[in-house]
Amino acid sequence: MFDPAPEHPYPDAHRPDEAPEPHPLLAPVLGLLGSWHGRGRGEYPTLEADFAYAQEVTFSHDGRPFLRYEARAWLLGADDAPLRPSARESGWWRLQPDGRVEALITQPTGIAEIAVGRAADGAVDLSTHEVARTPTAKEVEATRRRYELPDADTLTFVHDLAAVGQPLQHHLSARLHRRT
Ligand code: HEM
Repeated sequence: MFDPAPEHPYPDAHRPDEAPEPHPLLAPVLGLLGSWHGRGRGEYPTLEADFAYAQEVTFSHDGRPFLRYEARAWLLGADDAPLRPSARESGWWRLQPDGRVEALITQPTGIAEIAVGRAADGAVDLSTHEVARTPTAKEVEATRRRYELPDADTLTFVHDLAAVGQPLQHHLSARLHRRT
């Protein structure tokens, strides 16, 4: 009999040694595969104070030459107690020959970013190619992101932002540790 809800036959892999085999174009980003967890700090000149946050980031693939990317953050108060949910985003990082990366990233704040850059030497640099905003979204003009793997179990992240009339400058820095 026809099964109305079959298992998806092509599950995502979260490790390089897990099936399906990674596409060869993923070679420069294999170190990112998996789930990461850690904390960071943020600031912006329009904000009264800087802030502390925690974040989870996951990268996976299905055998094709792109990564699935997902990140969610929450603000931390005194004693690291969770204050409230903060930024979330998800998207696709399309790997091209020579380590070039084209990323599509959307946020529930009404922002859709297309970023381009490259993956090389244990780091990925992405800069805005285009930003699309819903009618009520904040005025985000550009971002610059750097993801770095100082060792196999540590991922650092720096995010610069040009928004609400401010020039491109530091918004976030985080240090994450491998969960899986
Ligand atoms: C870990 C990820 C992030 C965290 C924890 C974070 C946190 C914050 C916080 C706490 C604020 C102050 C307003 C509020 O309390 O909500 C803020 C403002 C803002 N963030 Fe972020 N953010 C993150 C990622 C991003 C990203 C990816 C973008 C854009 C692409 C962005 C753009 C902005 C903008 C435009 C503002 C408003 C500034 C203003 O109106 O003065 N943030 N962020």
